[in-house]
Amino acid sequence: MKKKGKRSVDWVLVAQKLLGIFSESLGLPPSCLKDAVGEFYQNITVSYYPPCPQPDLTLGLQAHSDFGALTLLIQDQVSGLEVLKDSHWYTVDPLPEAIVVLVSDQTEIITNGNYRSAVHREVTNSTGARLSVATFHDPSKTRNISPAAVIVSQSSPSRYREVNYGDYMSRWYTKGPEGKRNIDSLLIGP
Ligand SMILES: O=C(O)CCC(=O)C(=O)O
Ligand SMILES: [Fe+2]
Repeated sequence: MKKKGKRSVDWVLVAQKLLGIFSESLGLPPSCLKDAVGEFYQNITVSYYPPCPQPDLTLGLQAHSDFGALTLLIQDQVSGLEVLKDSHWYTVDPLPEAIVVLVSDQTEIITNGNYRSAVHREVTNSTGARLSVATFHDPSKTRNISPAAVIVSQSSPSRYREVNYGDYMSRWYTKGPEGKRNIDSLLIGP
C-alpha cells in the first residue's frame, strides 16, 4: 500500500473535523457523517486555467456539484470560482491562506438535504492565469449511501433513494454534469 504524505493526512483530518461539525450542527452524534461516509478515498486535482481571449464565450469549468462527500479547495490570488445561490452566481473571492469548503452530493444525501451540495463553476478572464488545488474526500466505490437513519423519521422521511457510490460516480462520468445537479435524479416524490 502506498504511504500517504503528511499533507494529505492533514487534509483528511480537516475534512473529518468538518463532517463532525456538520453532524453536531444537526444535533447528531459527532461521528454520524464520518461513519456514514466510511473510509475516505482522497483525490487531488490541480487545475490551471490560462488567460482566455474571449471570457464571455468560454467557461473554465462548467456548472456542476462534486459527487463525493466534501471538497477542500485552495486557489491562488486570481478569482474565477463561482457558486450558485438563489439563481445568482457569486464569486468566491480568493483570501490568503483560506480553504474553500464545498459540500458535495453524498453529504447532501446523508443529511437528507439539510446540507445542500454546492453548485459551482469556473469562469475565465483575459488577463491572468489561475491555479487551484482541489482535494476530494469521497466514500469507497462499494459504499451504499442513504439518508442517515437518525435523521429520518415519520415526520421527516427520506428524500433520497439509496445509491451505490461507485454507480453514482460512473453515472456522473457517463452523463456529465450537464450544468445541473445529478443528485436530483435520486430525489423521492414529486
Ligand atoms: O478550479 C476551481 O476553482 C474549481 C475546480 C472544481 O470545481 C473541480 O475540480 O471540481
Ligand atoms: Fe467541482
